[in-house]
Amino acid sequence: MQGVRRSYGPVPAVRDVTLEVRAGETLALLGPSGCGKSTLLRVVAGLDRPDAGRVLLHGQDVTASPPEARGLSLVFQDYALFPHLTVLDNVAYGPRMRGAPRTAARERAAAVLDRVGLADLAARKPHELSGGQAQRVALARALAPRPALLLLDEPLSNLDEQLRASLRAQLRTLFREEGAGVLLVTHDQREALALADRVALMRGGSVVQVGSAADVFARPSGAWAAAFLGERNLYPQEGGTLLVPERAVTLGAGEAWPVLQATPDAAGVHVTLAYTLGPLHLTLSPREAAHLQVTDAGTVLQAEVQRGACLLLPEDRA
Ligand SMILES: Nc1ncnc2c1ncn2[C@@H]1O[C@H](COP(=O)(O)OP(=O)(O)OP(=O)(O)O)[C@@H](O)[C@H]1O
Repeated sequence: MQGVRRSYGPVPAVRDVTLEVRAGETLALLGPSGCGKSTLLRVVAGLDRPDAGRVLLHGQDVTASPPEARGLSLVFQDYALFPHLTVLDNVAYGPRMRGAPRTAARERAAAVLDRVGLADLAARKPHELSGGQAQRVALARALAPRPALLLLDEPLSNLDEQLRASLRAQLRTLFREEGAGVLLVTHDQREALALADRVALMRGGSVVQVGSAADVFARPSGAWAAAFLGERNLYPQEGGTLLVPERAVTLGAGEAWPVLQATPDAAGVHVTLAYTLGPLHLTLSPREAAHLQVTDAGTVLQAEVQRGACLLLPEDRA
């Protein structure tokens, strides 16, 4: 994508975005609702024309090409499968359309179904599948024609949390092994972190930060990015906003801070400490929760913030 712009009437949905998906990598477009992720995906797919800028595939300008001429596969939230075709024929459809003989198309379909763990269900019809199985069939169908690029728009959003978690793990391996370049749209930070090699963080139609998933999460470019990525310990200071990531906090050392609130859940215990800078939020594993001390004055937690592991970020949330 080079300098891509797209407005709907007076609303700029995408402003001057330049991004590259490298061969074999998964790039996540991550951002809040309405930031332009889907619009950008539609422009890459050829379902929408940019007002300015170009889309290049393997270096070739495809900005004016129709979707079917681009050699891409798309999976949307409502991954409509063909209801009258079996799972195998759904997946064989793409290779057939690209001119593969029936037997070769079916062989390829069977191989991809095997990869997503659904070899046993090849003869079923879509209405005989669970949501998670149907989603995997949709992914298999998208991968079967060996697309130059796979475009995914919130592909796991219709699934429950447990299924999402198990599919995320499988997909990363699948994309690796198939060697497909993937452009993934999501507003879910965990999805981006779990699936993507690189993340492009979008805000108001622009890319505000792009980098390896680990880097973007470890070093957000500003207070807005940090807050969007789920950081809660942000304190206004002179010259910017101080981010205290949880990994900067050592338990069982330093002062004992009063615990203002403690809420247990499946992940452990969420506590809020009355820290000098302001409320400090931490999630303690069951083992870490052993550091909580009940005293006459109430519950306290000994914790020390390593200043070197904190970041002073530009305050750009206004
Ligand atoms: N067909 C359209 N007509 C008018 N405005 C549109 C159209 N499609 C999108 N928009 C606007 O463009 C902006 C970007 O929308 P887009 O769907 O790309 O965002 P998104 O980041 O994908 O959001 P979500 O996560 O909610 O799907 C929004 O302000 C949206 O209201």
